[in-house]
Amino acid sequence: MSPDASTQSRDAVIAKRTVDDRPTTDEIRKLADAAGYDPVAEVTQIRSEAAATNLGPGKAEELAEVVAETDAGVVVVDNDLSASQTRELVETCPEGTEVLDRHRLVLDIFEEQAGSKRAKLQVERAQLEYDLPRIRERITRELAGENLAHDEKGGQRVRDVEQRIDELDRKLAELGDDAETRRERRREEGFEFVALAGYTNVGKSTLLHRLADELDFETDDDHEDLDGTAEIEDRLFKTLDTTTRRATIGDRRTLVTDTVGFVDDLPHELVESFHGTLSATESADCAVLVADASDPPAELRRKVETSLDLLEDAEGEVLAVLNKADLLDADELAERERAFEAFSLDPIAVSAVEDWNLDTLRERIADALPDRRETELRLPNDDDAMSVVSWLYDRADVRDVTYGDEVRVEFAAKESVIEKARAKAETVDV
Ligand SMILES: Nc1nc2c(ncn2[C@@H]2O[C@H](COP(=O)(O)OP(=O)(O)OP(=O)(O)O)[C@@H](O)[C@H]2O)c(=O)[nH]1
Ligand SMILES: [Mg+2]
Repeated sequence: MSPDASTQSRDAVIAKRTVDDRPTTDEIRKLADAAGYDPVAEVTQIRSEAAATNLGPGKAEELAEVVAETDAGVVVVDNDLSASQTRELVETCPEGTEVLDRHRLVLDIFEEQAGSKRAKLQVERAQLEYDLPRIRERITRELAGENLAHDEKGGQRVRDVEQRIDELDRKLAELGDDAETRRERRREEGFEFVALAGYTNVGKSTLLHRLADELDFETDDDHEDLDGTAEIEDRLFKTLDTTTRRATIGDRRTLVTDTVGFVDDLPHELVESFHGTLSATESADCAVLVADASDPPAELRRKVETSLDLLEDAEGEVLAVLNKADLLDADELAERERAFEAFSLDPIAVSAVEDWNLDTLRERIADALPDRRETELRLPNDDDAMSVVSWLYDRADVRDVTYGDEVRVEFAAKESVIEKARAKAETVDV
């Protein structure tokens, strides 16, 4: 369990094994930091996975020595460890050492950061899914020692965890997917959705502030689903709930959603349980893939690749944005832009902090939004017609209204709004 922010961070030794590339530890260090650990040393290795401890046996011994020398109570391994590998490493290290793999670390960060009831339930579910095979492994091991009394207890523990998972599923189902229902309602009101997606810490929340703050044309009380804040910090996984704000992009009424950042090797069930972010991104009319221009090109490519994999099912157009352009000179920026060629993307360089080139971004988003059509509607001039006109004012760009024997409304709107308006006009006619 990670210490909370009020307690001092605990010293941790980082361990990482890669098969061929030189192991880099920048990201796992940041993840450890976000979980409240202070990386004091690291042990890395290039080799294939060793069955017993994931790291090779010699490396595991070396790790144990470093843990003893640094007196660190925690080992953070940037690989996914099986239950038995975790146990073997715990046994290799000095007594009382806690061993966490990347998966566990991410769960700990999510646990600490989860704010909403839904997020909390989802994190608990993901943790139990993580624990289950580990509990099973322990029981199997105890059974091998023919400790049958333990098996009784162990079996009960597995059943308890399974029951709790079922219970959490029920609770989550009861909560319903509010976000999806709300999105439907907003769509009917003529809003279009823009999702800001991308790797963690690239500046999505900062960008949301920029796009919404300046253009937030009204705040009304019946929009309790629209939130005013999205916290910004130089920390991985700062945002763990989606935040939606109103913005006008061009002359389009849009809702911009800030989402949970992506990270490599995010455990599958975690992605499942955080499907709120993915469903917001998938159903958006335009998904803005934000990248951090200050990342070295290779890292940038890796992060974009991870993000694109997760945006695979996006229904809307995917626009690439290179944020933090203020940190680079022109040559460096051009090099980063070229990194996107492999993905057939043409990124828009911006600086959310310095408000640079955001108008270009708005234009590109407006172009990416689904087409709107200009049309007209004729209605008998009575009170019902007035209600249709006011309905249209809320949902469409009303260009002209002329009143005579009949009311003629010229407007531009999405196809779905036009269809609805026609249906309303027909009931008025009858
Ligand atoms: N120099 C510079 N820094 C930026 C820019 N945009 C964001 N940042 C900084 O980058 C850090 C992360 O910004 P956030 O907006 O919290 O990033 P995020 O993508 O929402 O991060 P998560 O919610 O953790 O996934 C903060 O320290 C920001 O101040 C930019 O255009 N230029
Ligand atoms: Mg954020």
